[in-house]
Amino acid sequence: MPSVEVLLSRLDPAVPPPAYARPGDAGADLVTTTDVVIEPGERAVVGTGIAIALPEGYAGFVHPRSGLAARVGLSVVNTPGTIDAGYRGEIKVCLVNHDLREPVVLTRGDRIAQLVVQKVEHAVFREVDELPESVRGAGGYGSTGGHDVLARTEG
Ligand SMILES: O=c1ccn([C@H]2C[C@H](O)[C@@H](COP(=O)(O)OP(=O)(O)OP(=O)(O)O)O2)c(=O)[nH]1
Ligand SMILES: [Mg+2]
Repeated sequence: MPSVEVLLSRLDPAVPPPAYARPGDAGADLVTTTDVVIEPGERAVVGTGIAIALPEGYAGFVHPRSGLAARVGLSVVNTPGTIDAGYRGEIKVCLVNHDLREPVVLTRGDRIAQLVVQKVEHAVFREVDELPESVRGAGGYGSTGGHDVLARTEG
């Protein structure tokens, strides 16, 4: 796996730095610094106790953890959250409990999300009178079919 140095400041020294659980993992796990109970359908912004300085040309993306999503309905409201290279504040995570019945109970130190660091580029937007043709054209939102589920659901 290629790597890039990212400067890290631990605002909460008792909290571990982000860590990749397995070699080859794309996301480094982030933890909550606070205990929080998220009721069904509610959201909560939690701190992770860290701030970073990404090199120019990189961004961080805060993704949910699939295990918690599948087991208890925990996700990230603005998934993926975008961490700009120039951001020096604490990385925070806007969590949401998608479960309809049970609260999600989180304890300080729980791994609640994962940070994916990626190269990004700025687009140079050049306005034109007409866009070049393509096979897809303007077709979207189901234009390729494969939505048998619709027939079953909508009858
Ligand atoms: O999940 C997230 C998303 C964002 N941020 C921080 C880092 C990011 O660089 C900054 C701004 O994020 P964004 O651009 O998504 O939010 P905005 O509502 O557009 O705020 P701003 O006006 O500050 O750009 O907030 C987080 O800590 N966690
Ligand atoms: Mg913004």
